[in-house]
Amino acid sequence: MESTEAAQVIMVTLSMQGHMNPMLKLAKVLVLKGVHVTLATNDVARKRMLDSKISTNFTTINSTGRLSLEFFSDGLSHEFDREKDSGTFLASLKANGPKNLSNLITDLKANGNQFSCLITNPFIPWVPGVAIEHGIPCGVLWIQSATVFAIYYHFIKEPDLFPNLENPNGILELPGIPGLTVGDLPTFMLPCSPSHFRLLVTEFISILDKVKWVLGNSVHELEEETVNSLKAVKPIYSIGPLVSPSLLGKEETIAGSVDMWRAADSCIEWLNKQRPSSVIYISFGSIIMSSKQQIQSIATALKNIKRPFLWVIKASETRKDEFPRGFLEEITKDKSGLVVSWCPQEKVLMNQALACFVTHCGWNSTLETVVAGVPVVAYPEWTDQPMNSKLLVDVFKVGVRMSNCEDERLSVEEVERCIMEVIDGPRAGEMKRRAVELKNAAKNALEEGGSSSRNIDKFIAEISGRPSSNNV
Ligand SMILES: O=c1ccn([C@@H]2O[C@H](COP(=O)(O)OP(=O)(O)O[C@H]3O[C@H](CO)[C@@H](O)[C@H](O)[C@H]3O)[C@@H](O)[C@H]2O)c(=O)[nH]1
Repeated sequence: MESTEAAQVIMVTLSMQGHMNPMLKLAKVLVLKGVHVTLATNDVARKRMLDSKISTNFTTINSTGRLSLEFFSDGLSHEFDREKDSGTFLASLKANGPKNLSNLITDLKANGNQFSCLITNPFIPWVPGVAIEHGIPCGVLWIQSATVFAIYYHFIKEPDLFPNLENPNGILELPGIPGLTVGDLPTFMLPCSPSHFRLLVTEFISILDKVKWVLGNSVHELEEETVNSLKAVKPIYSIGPLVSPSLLGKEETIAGSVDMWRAADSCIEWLNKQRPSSVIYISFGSIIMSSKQQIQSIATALKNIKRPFLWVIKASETRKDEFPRGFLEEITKDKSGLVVSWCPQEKVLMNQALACFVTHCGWNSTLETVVAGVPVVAYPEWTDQPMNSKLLVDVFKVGVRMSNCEDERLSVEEVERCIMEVIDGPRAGEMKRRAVELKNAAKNALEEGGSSSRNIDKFIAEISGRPSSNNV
């Protein structure tokens, strides 16, 4: 494709790990195609990245020359727990963010930057207003599945399609998305969800009229029917999967990460000592804190299953007394498993020792496991995770769903049943075969001429004011 030296893009994201990762990955894709990118986020991220003292962190990114990180204040102290009190966080960001982001853009423009596009994270719906104020055309990077986008879109535009959201077994008829029940829906739209999440969805869909491009972190071929059903109303340019080149078997040409926690060095060394396809990997992303009851059931099941495991539990070093008595000492002694607070997940997933991934089905983890070809035990909790779990289990057919009992407890038997079904059950071979098939489809989309690659080229041509073909 032609050089696009002139194109300059500013991207704006929330400081959450699951949001920053796909934004940075898109930034790197654009940079490799000649675009200059500034990635801006609220400034607690800078503090966390500096505290984590990761050698290849954002200071490396800033030294590339064509990609820089910038920060603006959300009006709260660094110590404020934004994950725990998301309502206060989002309200403060909405009150302080527009002015602070606008000032940042003014400063960047004064320093000679001329942005041909602003790409925002969807969960900061006031950002397109700031873009308009500065005369910058706006796009959104939709960081979840196209299916979830379509559900939110119909929910706001055609509420009659959702007659009774109180009944989790209620059947729904949505264009392009067959076989849905209320229980599969993203929790943000359910009556039981805090009102600030519902508001976020409403505001996001209503600002779409101000948005010129919706880029989707998905693969056209994986959600084809849904993406096609949106063409007439709000076309999505599927440009995913936004994962590290190393997960695709390619060289990482732009170093630097936005990791906010330091990954345990021991993981890969330990994995390299395990037999191929033997290790159970368990992680529930950057936000969910497992309960003591869940920790106890998973630990007991792992002990019974007697397979090696790598288990990420956030802040695990402060939660030692929540494990069954003697569990941590035993696994340290016989080296049968590893419990860490954070790991290099993509490197873990591509290690040949992996047998399966017990996941909360965050969209990044979902895409990463698809690209790595690792089958899953899906244990969704909230937001888009129930829908992603349905995609993984019923549509992609690469795993099984793990559910709580009626009293909302996770039983030892359920953990054992699900893990054994994926690694050793009668359908295990078929799931692995499907996983490899999807991995190839995802990789092909990013190859020259593949659907995602063509959509990225079309987007760059459009922001550069050059003629472009139709998107896929
Ligand atoms: O030990 C770990 C655990 C996770 N990760 C990475 O952290 C990211 C986690 O993202 P995701 O799997 O999407 O989970 P969350 O952090 O929970 O993401 C939030 O944001 C996502 C994107 O909107 C949503 O899909 C999720 O439901 C929401 O919880 C992934 O890139 C992982 O590779 C690591 O590097 N090391």
